[in-house]
Amino acid sequence: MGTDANGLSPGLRVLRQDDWDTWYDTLLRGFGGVPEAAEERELWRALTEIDRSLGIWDGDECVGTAGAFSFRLTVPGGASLPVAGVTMVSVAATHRRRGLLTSMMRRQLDDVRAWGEPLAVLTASEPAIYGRFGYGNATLSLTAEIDTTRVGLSVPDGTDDVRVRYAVPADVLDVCEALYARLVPARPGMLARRPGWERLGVLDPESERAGASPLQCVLAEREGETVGYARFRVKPEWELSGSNGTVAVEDVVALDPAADAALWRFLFGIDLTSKVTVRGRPVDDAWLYLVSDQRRCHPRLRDSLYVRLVEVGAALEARTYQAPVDVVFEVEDAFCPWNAGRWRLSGDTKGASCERTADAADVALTVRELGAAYLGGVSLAALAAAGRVREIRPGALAEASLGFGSAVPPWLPHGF
Ligand SMILES: CC(=O)SCCNC(=O)CCNC(=O)[C@H](O)C(C)(C)COP(=O)(O)OP(=O)(O)OC[C@H]1O[C@@H](n2cnc3c(N)ncnc32)[C@H](O)[C@@H]1OP(=O)(O)O
Repeated sequence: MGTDANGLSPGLRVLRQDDWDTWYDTLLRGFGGVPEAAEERELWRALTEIDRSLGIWDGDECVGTAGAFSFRLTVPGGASLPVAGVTMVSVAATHRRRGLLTSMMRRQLDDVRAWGEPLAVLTASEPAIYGRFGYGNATLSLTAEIDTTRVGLSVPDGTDDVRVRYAVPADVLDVCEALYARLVPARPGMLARRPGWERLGVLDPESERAGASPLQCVLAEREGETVGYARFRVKPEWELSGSNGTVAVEDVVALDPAADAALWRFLFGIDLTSKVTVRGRPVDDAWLYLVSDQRRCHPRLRDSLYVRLVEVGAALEARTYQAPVDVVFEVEDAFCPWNAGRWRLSGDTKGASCERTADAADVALTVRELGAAYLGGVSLAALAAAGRVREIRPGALAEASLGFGSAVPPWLPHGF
């Protein structure tokens, strides 16, 4: 079983409701085959958008899976764009490397285009997979292991006005979700969560705990108003010399610097712990600028959200540019050839137009570099320094690079 002359697999079709269990078992097996708790499985069943999901069938057997959530993504300038959140991709190990993934990507990007969504986005199990389909890594996330016996925090004025109190995570879900929603427009890369998605944050499966406590939650309050929350686990550890526990931070959401500092001060100060671990945080997380010693926080970066411009013109028009840009891009796009060719982008902080042009090109690149630079977190100049973007008109690269930047680094707060 392989693919036809159009690159499509004969067994490829949109999912039907009855397919879900078989399809999902194929997906789980693709990721190692460890079963999920019933509650987790039921949540994913509820979140799956059946008519936007694909399966490949070899006879009765499901051998390929892929989905595309209908998300809204914040882009530079604050607009919220409809995007396809590509997910649940797998091919059975018995059928690997025969073009089945390529076939699903072909069908999916054609569908996303037909749905009128200018971008597809994903997080990759392995970074090497998706560049060939035009996805570029657009955001980085920060991971750190903070030695809280050595690293102190200096907090801003007003921190003492914030009260931190424990709450049961599931009981305060609505309050927390409303706080999260207030942050979404302020940072490129953030996803507006559809109803149901908030439950993922408190699912708390045993498999995620790695010997730590169930999920704990605190609210930050000021004058009776909730201004932030943190979710975390504590892993106690006892050694001959004493306690050496870890606070594993899952989420910190705060509306202002004092609320944020109050939450981090709480997390750094939990008794019987000597380490705070954070993962998937924004690269400009405020605690980085409050700590006495960044080095002992062992910060590390990781690729996070991959962006694919499905419609170059519509995508580039949908964001704004932090400095005036008037540049002709020569775009290469082998997988979605409707994007290939020259596009004139003219824009500034108020808006942009992006149209096909016969004018000479100023900057040449592939759609993958455009995807990487799209949210303002990866500079076109840096990609040019790596030989991945080519300046044709002197000065055009600096102009485009400055315009594409974002004052706030993009961040994807959670996987999907
Ligand atoms: C958004 C998400 O859901 S990410 C999750 C992705 N899924 C997984 O990682 C689960 C485990 N892996 C799998 O299920 C499969 O190996 C997949 C889906 C990654 C690949 O499926 P396949 O059907 O084997 O891919 P396909 O045959 O279409 O390969 C296309 C090309 O990608 C390459 N490729 C495929 N998988 C990988 C990989 N993991 N790393 C590097 N290259 C890869 C192939 O070598 C091939 O290259 P070529 O065109 O130069 O020959």
